This record gives sequence, structure tokens and C-alpha cells, in this order.
Amino acid sequence: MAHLFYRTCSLSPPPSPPSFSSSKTQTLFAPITPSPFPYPLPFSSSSSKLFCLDPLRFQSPRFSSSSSTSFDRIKPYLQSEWEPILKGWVCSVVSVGCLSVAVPKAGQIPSILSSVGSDRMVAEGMALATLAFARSAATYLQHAFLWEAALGAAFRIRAYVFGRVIESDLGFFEGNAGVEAGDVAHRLTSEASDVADMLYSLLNTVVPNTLQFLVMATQMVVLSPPLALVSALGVPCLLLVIGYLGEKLRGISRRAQITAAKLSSYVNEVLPLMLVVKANNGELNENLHFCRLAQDDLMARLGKKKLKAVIPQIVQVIYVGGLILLHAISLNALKGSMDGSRLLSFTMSLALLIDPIQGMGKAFNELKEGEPAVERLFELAQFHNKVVEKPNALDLCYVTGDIKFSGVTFRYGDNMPLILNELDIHIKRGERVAFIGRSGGGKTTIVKLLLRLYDPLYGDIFLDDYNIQEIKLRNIREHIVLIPQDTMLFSGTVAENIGYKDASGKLDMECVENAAKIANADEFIRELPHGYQTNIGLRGSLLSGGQRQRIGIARALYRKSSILILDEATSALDSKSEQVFRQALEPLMTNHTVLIIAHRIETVMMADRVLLVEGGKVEEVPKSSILSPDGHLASLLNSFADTGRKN
Ligand SMILES: Nc1ncnc2c1ncn2[C@@H]1O[C@H](COP(=O)(O)OP(=O)(O)OP(=O)(O)O)[C@@H](O)[C@H]1O
Repeated sequence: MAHLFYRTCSLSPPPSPPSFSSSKTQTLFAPITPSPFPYPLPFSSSSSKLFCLDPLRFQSPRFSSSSSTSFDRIKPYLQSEWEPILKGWVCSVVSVGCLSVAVPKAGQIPSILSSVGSDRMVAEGMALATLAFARSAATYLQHAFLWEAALGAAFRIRAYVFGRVIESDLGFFEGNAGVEAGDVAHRLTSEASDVADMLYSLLNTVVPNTLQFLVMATQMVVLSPPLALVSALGVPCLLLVIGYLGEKLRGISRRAQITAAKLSSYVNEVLPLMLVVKANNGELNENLHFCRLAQDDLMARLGKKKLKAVIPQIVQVIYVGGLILLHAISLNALKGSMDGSRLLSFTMSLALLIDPIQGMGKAFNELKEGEPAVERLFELAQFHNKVVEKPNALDLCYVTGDIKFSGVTFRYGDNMPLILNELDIHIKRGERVAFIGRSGGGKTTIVKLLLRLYDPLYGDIFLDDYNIQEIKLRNIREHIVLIPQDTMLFSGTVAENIGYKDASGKLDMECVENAAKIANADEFIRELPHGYQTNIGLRGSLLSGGQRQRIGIARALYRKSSILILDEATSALDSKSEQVFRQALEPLMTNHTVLIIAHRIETVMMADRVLLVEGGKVEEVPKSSILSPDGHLASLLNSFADTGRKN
């Protein structure tokens, strides 16, 4: 149940940021244009770019096929960056054009130098300097535009994948098959950067390197066809070596990404549990565990770096060594048939040919290194949601709060035991119903099904006589407010946390304060250094458990709904605060259908009816049986209350 509330909110519209921090929230989510996509633009503020960022466009089913290649997956993102790509490539044409004019001119340098002081020397010198300057400027612009395109495409891929992750079923995050937060974080940060590097190399190779290669090769053919032919003999041999080493690099890169993701997952898991680690003297153990994972990462990375470093050297040795050998032989054969300036131009073309070949080798490295990152990123987007909204789902602007479970059977996974077995419940609007039962009996599962975080195996759930499978998901979660046992707070101010629903817009401070007053939180909030604008630290770490819970309650009250679910919501409050809270809830409850999952007798007694969840079914029990000190239910509740207090 721990993460239920956070996930519920994350699924609420509008698309949520990973977390919000006080000052940035408003600008980040300011309504720049009517586009539904709230993220800032990578490089430009033009609204035409924003149009391209519509996340719905990225949810194309073509990505759901795991058989598509890495290139198929990234292609649409590159296509949407056609503008900077085109500009970059035009600049590369200018840059290579300057080079192709400069090389024959440079070949004549010895004869120009012999006419020191003449007009020709000044004119040729000026021309060469202008060409050099133009090439530098064009090359700079080429890199800048291509980086813009690569980083822009990587941004879009990230945004698409994060959007898919956050829209995934709760089952994506929970249970044995659930993804680890640290792994997701690593893929979306570090591996997405690898993708950007790969895209840049790819863009820089496709046109600029190929162009330079072709122009230089043409010049060589024009200057001396036999020598050019000899030079070409080195290329196939080079390609074979590059292909072999590239495949090796791909495997090593994937291993390195997995070890780094494991390390990141571990750190993400252990740091929030520092209290438990320290209280149990677990520092040494955790340190050893960290070192083991870090060592695995070190070995994998070292292997990758070594191979990456050795590949260009091997390429260079094969190419340069081979060429020197072949040229020495052919120059001997062609003795006297080439003049000095032609030979100089040929040698310069050859030297400039090595540049793009090295670039291609490097790009191949990046490609092989980036491929696993693309695969792992898109893997996250391939999760098939089981809870799917129908295309013509209903948008109910109001529900009275009548709830029916009819023959509901549920289990979490195919080979797992049934949690609920042909369960029937009818809760009338405005009723307060308490669910009690042994731990793991399925009380929270009932709530998850009502929120449609999972779908039943069999049976139906009705809200105001509408099957919830016919209602928009957003709509269901708008009408039902959940106050969970573990309040999930974000870094940000108290006001932002209470008004989480409006994180993308303007907070209604009057409503925030009213909600805080009802939740008995107003007093302690006003005592904080900056009142409602106090930053509460990472996950609300500056507050006590009880204070966090009250903020969570205020957050729930800020939303206007018909159904209120208290899932052990008062477990962190002391008896006095709980009493105040119960009194505060009384007026609110008159307008709500209330489902209470509680282990405290006092909380259970707030309900009109009590349902015992046992063996996958529910049975109504009289409240008097709970009050009886010798009764089975009273002892059951007492044992839970004790457990809750210990926790
Ligand atoms: N995501 C999940 N994947 C697999 N099993 C799960 C998952 N969530 C809960 N369960 C299992 O389902 C059963 C019912 O869990 P549930 O959280 O509904 O119990 P509960 O009655 O609310 O317990 P408690 O009173 O201790 O909170 C438990 O055995 C639990 O281990």
C-alpha cells in the first residue's frame, strides 16, 4: 500500500513532473500554448516545436513491437528534428566545399613560396586564409546544429518513455515483476545521454564524414587513379575489423549499462531506508553490498573503455600502416609520372581521408554503445497495460457514491493465489463502511480494484450503477480520494503538497488553508519558518510522521470528491490528534461515501457498518461484537493496533 497514493496522483491529469520544486513549478507548467504537453522546449521557444511534442503522437503502436530495430525506433524522433539536421548538413557541405577548394591550392604552396613578395602570393594567401576561416565557421555551425538535433531527439525519446512509464499500470511498479526505481532513473538519465551521443555520431557521419570521404576520394582518383586504387584496397579489410570489434563493444556496453543500473537501483533503495540501516547497525553490510556492485560496474566499464580506446588505434594502425606500405610500392612503380604539387595534393587528400574514416569508426563505436541504451529505454515503453480505458468511456461530472462489487474474483498474477473470491459488496451513497480483517486479507486490494488500478479476473464493479470499466480512468480517480497509511510527499512547499492536484496550475490558497484546518494541520504549518511556503525537504523529511500524515489528509480534502477512502490513515497520529481528526472528519463525512480500513477500534466505530474481509469474501459483522472485550474481532483489532504502533 505504501506507494499507492503517489501512483494514484501520478496518473491524474495533467501530465505530472517527476517531482516539483517550489520556484520552478509555476514556470515549468505555465500554459505556454494550448498544447497538452507541459514540458519546456529544449532549444527554442517557438510554439511550432511544441506542437511536435504532443505526447499522444509518441504513443504510436509501432513502438510496441519488440522486433523493430534500434534505428526504426529512433527514426521518428530524428525526423522531427529535420530542421537543425538540414542546417547542420548544409554547413557540412560548405565546410567540405572549402576543403576541396583549399587542397589543390595548398598543393601549390611550394611554387607560391618561390614567388615571395609577389601579388600572387598575397592573393593566394588571402584566399587560403578565407577558406580556412569559412571552413572553421561552417564546421562549428555543423556541430552546433547536429548536437541540437541529437539532444532534441534524445529529449523527445526521454519524454515519451517517461510518459509511458508514468502511465503504466500499478502492476508495472509493484510485485515481483515490478521495475526498480533506480533502474528506471538510470535508463532515463545516463542511458538517454548515451543515446544523444549516438545520435550525434550518426548524424555527423551520415553526411559530413561521407561527404568529406567522397570529395577526398574523388580528388585522389583525379590526381592519380592507380594510387587511389591502391588506397581503396585498405578499406574492406578495415570494415571487417571494425565490424568484429563493434559487435564485441555492443555486448560489453549492454553489460556495463546493466551493472550501472543495478548500482543506481541499490542506492535509490538504500538511501530512503537510512533510519532502518542505522537502527540495525547495517552500515558495514550496506557498504560491502555497495562495494560489490560498484566493483562489478568498475569491471564492466573498464572493459568497455579499454575496447573503446583500442578500436581507433587498431583502425589507424591498419589503415596508415597498410597505406604507407602500398604507397611506397606504388610510388616506386610510378616514379616520375607525378609532379611535386600533384603529389602533395594527393598526400593531403589522403590525410584528410583518414579523418572521416576515423569519424566513421568512432560513430560505429557510439552506435554499438548506444544500441543497448535505445533497446533498454524502449523496453520501458513496451509494457502492455492491462487496465485500458475504452475509447468511448464515460466522463461523469458527478457521482453520488453508490458502490457495488458483483462476483469479483482477483489475483495479482497468473500463478498466484486468489485474493478475492466472488466478492459481493454493496455500499450505498453516504454510507460509512469499515473493512477489518487479518493482515494480507485483501482490504487494500479492494480499494485498488475500486480505483481501477487493477481489473478483476471475473466480476464487475459499479459506481452509481455504471460499470467502472465504462468510465474514464481520470474520472474514477477524480471522484475517489484516498488517504493512505504512508503519506507520500514531494520536495516542495507545504502548499504545493496540499494542492498537488493543481501542481500544473494555480493553487487556491484559501482551499489549501481550509483543508489544512480540517486536517488539524494549520497550527503546526503556521509555526514552520515560512508557514505554507516552507520547503519540507526530500519526501517531506523535515516533518514528523504525524505531520506528514496530516498534510496527506489535507491534500485529500483539497480535492472535491464523493468517495473518501481512509486506508489506516490515522495510524501515525497520537490518540489526541486522532480524536481531533475524527471530529474534523465528521462534517466532511456527511457528504461522502466513506470506506475505512482501520485497525483501531475507535476508528472502526466511526463506521455505520463493519465488513470482515476473510478468505477472499466479506461478511458483515455487528459493531457490538467489536466492542465486546472477549470477542474475536476485538482481539484481532487490538493485535493490529499494537503492530501499527510498533511500526
Ligand atoms: N502487487 C502485488 N503483487 C503480488 N501480491 C500482492 C501485491 N500487493 C499485495 N499482494 C498480496 O495480496 C494480499 C492482500 O494484500 P492487501 O494489501 O490487500 O492486504 P491488506 O488486507 O490490506 O493487508 P494489511 O492490513 O496488512 O494492509 C497479500 O497477501 C499481499 O502479499
